[in-house]
Amino acid sequence: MEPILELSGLSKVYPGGLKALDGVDLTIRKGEIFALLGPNGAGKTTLIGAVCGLVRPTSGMIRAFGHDMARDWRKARSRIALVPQELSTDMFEPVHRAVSYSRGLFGLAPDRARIEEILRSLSLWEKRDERIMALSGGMKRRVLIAKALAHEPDLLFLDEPTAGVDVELRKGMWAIIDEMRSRGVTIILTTHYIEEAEMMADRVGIINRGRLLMVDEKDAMMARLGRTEAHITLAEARSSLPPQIARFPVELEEGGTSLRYRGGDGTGKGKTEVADLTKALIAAGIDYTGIDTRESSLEDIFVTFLGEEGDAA
Ligand SMILES: Nc1ncnc2c1ncn2[C@@H]1O[C@H](COP(=O)(O)OP(=O)(O)OP(=O)(O)O)[C@@H](O)[C@H]1O
Repeated sequence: MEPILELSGLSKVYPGGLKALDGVDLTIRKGEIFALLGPNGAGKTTLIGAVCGLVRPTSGMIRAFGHDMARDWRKARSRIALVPQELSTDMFEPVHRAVSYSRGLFGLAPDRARIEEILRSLSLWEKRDERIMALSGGMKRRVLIAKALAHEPDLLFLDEPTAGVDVELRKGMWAIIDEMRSRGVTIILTTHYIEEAEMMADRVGIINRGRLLMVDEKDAMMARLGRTEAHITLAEARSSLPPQIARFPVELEEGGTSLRYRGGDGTGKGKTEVADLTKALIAAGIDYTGIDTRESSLEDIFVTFLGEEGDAA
């Protein structure tokens, strides 16, 4: 698929010496939703800032829509939009004026019909004459998206699009992101809510300490790194396990009152093994009173992955 954005060897050292980006290579494909996951201070905002012209890279190259951003910044920048985490200006402006203004900022002719369409799609039409400061937090966030969409971007960055919004609004936001994708907008989002990446993303990148540690299709990542976890409550506490049980990937927990299984590979193999384990428990005369099984989430993968990275450092 056609690349929309290519980063190669992108590095940023802030004055004072902090290396916020360390040789990032990344290619974004047209039409995908790419989720950038990383802990606080990982370099996500710096990466977005570099592409949007807010942060000057120390070294490396950024190509957007085939333009080298260092030389041809304007041509590419007009096709890129950023939805930041918070509104910084416009608080006293009515909604429709702030959104129309954003369009003009990128040199596009006024287009009332397009602005109306954007406001309606974000359920902001009824609020168009209200001052932004009078809106709820969730509505303010929609205004930020409307402002970004007003200049009809092909590449949209969403920096923590649902931070601090309630579950219902978060789902509403996901629907909006999905609708933008169906219009052909390529989306790069950063998020702390891994569930969000799990729900929305086609591909996921994990960044930590300025280094892009892994980039993969979300489904492939889950299949490759996923695990099955089972919690088996034993009828009686035990201090050890017989060999026919210990051969499974299990540990005694909670003072020997429960057994924790961690195994499988994200393809469902673990479930079969848990079934074998329960048979082996019965055969060994070890009674249990409950079993709770779950497939690991992207969050588990993320935490495990960063943990291993921390150990390696
Ligand atoms: N202007 C700056 N000057 C110096 N250091 C900075 C500057 N901006 C960011 N940093 C540092 O660079 C590192 C990466 O920050 P960045 O904001 O890119 O991370 P992030 O992944 O977006 O974090 P968060 O999830 O907390 O927003 C951090 O250690 C941060 O303190």
